[in-house]
Amino acid sequence: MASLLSWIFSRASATSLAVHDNEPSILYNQIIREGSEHHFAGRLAELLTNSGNAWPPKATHAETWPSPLRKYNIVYQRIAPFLPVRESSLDDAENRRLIDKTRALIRALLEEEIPIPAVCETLEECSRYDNDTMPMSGWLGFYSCLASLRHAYRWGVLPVVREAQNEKSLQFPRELDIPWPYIQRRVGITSPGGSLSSNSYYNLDARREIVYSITSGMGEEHNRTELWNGLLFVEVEDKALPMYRHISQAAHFLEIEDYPSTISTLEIANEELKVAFKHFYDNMNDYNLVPSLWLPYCQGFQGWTLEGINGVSGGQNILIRTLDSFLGIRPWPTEEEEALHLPLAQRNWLNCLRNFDIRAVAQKKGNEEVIKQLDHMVTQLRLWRMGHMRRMQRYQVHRPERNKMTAGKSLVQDDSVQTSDESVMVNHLKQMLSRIVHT
Ligand code: HEM
Repeated sequence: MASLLSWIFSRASATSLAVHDNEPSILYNQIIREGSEHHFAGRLAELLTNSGNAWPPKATHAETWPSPLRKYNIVYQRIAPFLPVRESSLDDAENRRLIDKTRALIRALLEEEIPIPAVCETLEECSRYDNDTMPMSGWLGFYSCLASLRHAYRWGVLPVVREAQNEKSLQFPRELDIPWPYIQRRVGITSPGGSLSSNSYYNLDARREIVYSITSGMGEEHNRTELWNGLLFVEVEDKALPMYRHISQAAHFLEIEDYPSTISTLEIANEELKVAFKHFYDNMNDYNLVPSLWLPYCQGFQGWTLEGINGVSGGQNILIRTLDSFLGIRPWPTEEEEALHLPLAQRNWLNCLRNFDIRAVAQKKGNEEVIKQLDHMVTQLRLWRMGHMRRMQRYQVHRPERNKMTAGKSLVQDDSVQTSDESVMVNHLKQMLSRIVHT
């Protein structure tokens, strides 16, 4: 296994950043066409239609929003250069001044730019069920913009500092509060903060460049690390889509007891999964993601830690949740937990896989070859989790200006507790790994 992992990690390659045009792909059209054939295909097709008619999701930004909403984009682009600093201060009073200054700037720009009555009127109109003033892709981009503004207000300065981490609650400007419930309803999430979807999937334009950057003016290495922090999640979804189609077909074939088709489809899905994982291994490297910069300049901003609510975690990505759901790797998050960060269409897809529980069905039907194919997929997932855990340890650098925090678990600990960021995260990931080892 050690040699397999070292082979995996030695393979660093540059990925071409192609322009992703607006033409739906052949695969997209196939999935939409097949949507009426069975319920698994139906949920997959809905995932795509609710993700900007694409997968990975395709958000569109200011140019597709009604004009009052475009002002939010202007505000973000104006505040972005004020967020990151090269050197963090270790002085709490100095950091408080900095946070308050950024928040005052954001409030002033919002007051200057945002026409509240027009925004309310527009959001009401766009929310009517028969209204197509703003396409779904526009809603996704707007969600990304508002989430970025809310996270910017929440932290005030990057790298994030303990002075902001210590806040337990925070009042947001009304310009940032008013649109939020409209977004929550339209997208189907409940968190007051962002998610992997808003901050990564929906934060790239058609050229796959970051729209709401948090490393403005910091230089090439910071920018590249920020880009890959989102791009890697998106590109593995590019590779995973063919597999989603095949696992949905395999579930259907097993349901109707067509064993030869179940087996051959799972074989293909296993090959496709290899391709997606290889892309992850090839690109999670120190060039794309500089270890000393990831935690201070990318991860911190993704946290939330207000009123006990978690921020963004890699765990909110769809590939791994799809595999956990398809393969019955428990415990699954509660509906309430998952609704915080996962848009409704993503949850519906996962839940239809969970409800079927293919490994339990295969066991009951006793088809050895189906079980073997599914076990092979479990092994691939287990190896990936080990590889990811090993790789991510390089990113757990110590930062004196902040408390220990995993963005996803919002685990901000008291300084008197003698655990490092690293051990907190590694313990958490070991728990995740033990789930899968013991299934
Ligand atoms: C971009 C580079 C990445 C870095 C530096 C990174 C780092 C981390 C860290 C530190 C954690 C633990 C903290 C937490 O839960 O918030 C984590 C969790 C996780 N990450 Fe990543 N990650 C990266 C990319 C990815 C990608 C592309 C995927 C999916 C294909 C992924 C999937 C996960 C999952 C599923 C978890 C939750 C633990 C688990 O289920 O095993 N990560 N990641």
